[in-house]
Amino acid sequence: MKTEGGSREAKRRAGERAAEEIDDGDVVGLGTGSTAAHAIRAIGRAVDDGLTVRGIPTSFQSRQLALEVGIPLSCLDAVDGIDIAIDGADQIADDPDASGFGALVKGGGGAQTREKLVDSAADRFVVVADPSKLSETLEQSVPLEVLPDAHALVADEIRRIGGEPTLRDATHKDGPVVTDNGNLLLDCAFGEIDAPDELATRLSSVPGVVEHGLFVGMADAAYVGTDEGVEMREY
Ligand SMILES: O=C(CO)[C@H](O)[C@H](O)COP(=O)(O)O
Repeated sequence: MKTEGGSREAKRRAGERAAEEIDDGDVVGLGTGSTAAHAIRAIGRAVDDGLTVRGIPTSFQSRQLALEVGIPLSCLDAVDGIDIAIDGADQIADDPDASGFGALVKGGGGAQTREKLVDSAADRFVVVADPSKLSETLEQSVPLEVLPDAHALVADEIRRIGGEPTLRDATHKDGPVVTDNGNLLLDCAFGEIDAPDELATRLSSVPGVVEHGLFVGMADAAYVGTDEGVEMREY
């Protein structure tokens, strides 16, 4: 289980500001994590006040929260498209002069496969975060969802390309974390990631990798909550 870092107020500001972008009738991708949860709660309050939306959850967790706050839900194969997705990030590349500006590491909650499906299908993908997520260069471990049978082979391949893989352990059971899709997670440290697009392509080509947590060229904007207000980045 991931513990909540960063300021709760900053996360709340970011989530609530992003939820203001939603228009009546929108199909909305509902991200995973503590910051996206603030957006989901804000959408729930707007639904109570009469907003009509359909939510597409990115995880068991976001589905449960959406049900709790009364957001009508749908699924990817029942909608024509997604108008907007609001999702968190573990790290955001924040150097406007670098080619990877706005690239993300995601998957701290182990939900990157469904997050990538939903976020990439959205006409607009908005990231919500607190300032602790901003970094000139991505250097966070990249989570890989891997088929259980393939975890040792994938780990070997990651070492060959210069990474250090760690099988993510569960906190409340013996053994590894099992994802919503029944797979395992390898957290792979690569040090500073100078070319996230190249690493993303390389990771996608490893047999047994279901999805990795590098989201390159996907985000349209980010709302970064601070203790005073909200900063916006456009990509
Ligand atoms: O990618 C994610 C889950 O897979 C989350 O969006 C990411 O871990 C950020 O979470 P939080 O807002 O709790 O810091």
